[in-house]
Amino acid sequence: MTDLLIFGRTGQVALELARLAPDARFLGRDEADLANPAACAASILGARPAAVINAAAYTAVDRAESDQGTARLVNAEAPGAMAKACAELGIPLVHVSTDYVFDGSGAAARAENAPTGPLGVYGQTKLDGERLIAAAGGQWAVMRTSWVFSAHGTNFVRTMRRLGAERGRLTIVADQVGGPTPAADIAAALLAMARAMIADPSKGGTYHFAGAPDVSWADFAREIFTRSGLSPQVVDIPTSAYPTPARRPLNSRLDCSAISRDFGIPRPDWREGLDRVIQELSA
Ligand SMILES: NC(=O)C1=CN([C@@H]2O[C@H](COP(=O)(O)OP(=O)(O)OC[C@H]3O[C@@H](n4cnc5c(N)ncnc54)[C@H](OP(=O)(O)O)[C@@H]3O)[C@@H](O)[C@H]2O)C=CC1
Ligand SMILES: Cc1cn([C@H]2C[C@H](O)[C@@H](COP(=O)(O)OP(=O)(O)O[C@H]3O[C@@H](C)C(=O)[C@@H](O)[C@H]3O)O2)c(=O)[nH]c1=O
Ligand SMILES: [Mg+2]
Repeated sequence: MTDLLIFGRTGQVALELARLAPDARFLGRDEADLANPAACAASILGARPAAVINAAAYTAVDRAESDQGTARLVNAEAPGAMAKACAELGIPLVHVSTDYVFDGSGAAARAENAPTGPLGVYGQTKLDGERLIAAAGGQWAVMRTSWVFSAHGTNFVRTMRRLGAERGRLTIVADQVGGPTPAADIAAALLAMARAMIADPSKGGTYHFAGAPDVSWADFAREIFTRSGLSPQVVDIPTSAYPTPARRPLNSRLDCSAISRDFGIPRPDWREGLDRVIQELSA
């Protein structure tokens, strides 16, 4: 899609957006540093695009715990400034958020209006970003997704393929459950949302979008190994046996029916996306 301005160039979702929308204008960190929210707003006002997608974020969940200031600028203040600039131009902003805005209690899939309760700095700053976007008064959509993977960047699939080739035995948390989501499916959904919102200014809001079926990290690892021809032993462990600086939600299940109803975007089967990613990594 031409006339589309996208923040992010090197990330998992940004790279897939570039494949699907090669004519869009992508701003990397060198052109738009999200630690400088005013510069992000100025890029939008200068470019006057038909829509903006923000695919950049501070995604280092554990590092955010000791780097709160930068995480807040990048995940909250910059998206807020983008939303104000988009509101000024009367154009839609499509933004990406996370399952980590929730506290992960219970076992039910959460709808968009379920109470939030982030457990760490990353989730809190992403939630603050959602709130600043909504408060800007323009046309916006926030897609909350989870457990993103692709053939590029830092993600669980690439980490497991590396560790699975190095070690005979891996201990993986089995009490965190969620939907792994291929970055390519996220990119396609974001573009469809942007198009629909340009065509219909009444469209927007918060939407959940995650791969199906829901699975534990341990079972996701098993599936990665089977499909990669690797056979390390995978040992289920509780989260308590895998201490990390940031707490993570146990229940990341997202109810994705609204995006299907309002945008006609179905939940993707992550196993198909996983096969494509493994194929790309093996090529
Ligand atoms: N990864 C995941 O598992 C999940 C991600 N999300 C959300 O999805 C979206 C996309 O994530 P994903 O593609 O995985 O992210 P990645 O971690 O793959 O990439 C992050 C991107 O943000 C850019 N970025 C980080 N800091 C800045 C900065 N200060 N200025 C400019 N650009 C910056 C990075 O650029 P550079 O290469 O220069 O660092 C990179 O392009 C984010 O909003 C994220 O919160 C939601 C759920 C799960
Ligand atoms: C490497 C490894 C991880 N784990 C656990 C830790 C963690 O609970 C889980 C996944 O590890 P990760 O480091 O990929 O997790 P994490 O970076 O927290 O992934 C999150 O990133 C942010 C950006 C999001 O928005 C979330 O949706 C989610 O994808 O696996 C093990 O149990 N054993 C291992 O050997
Ligand atoms: Mg990580």
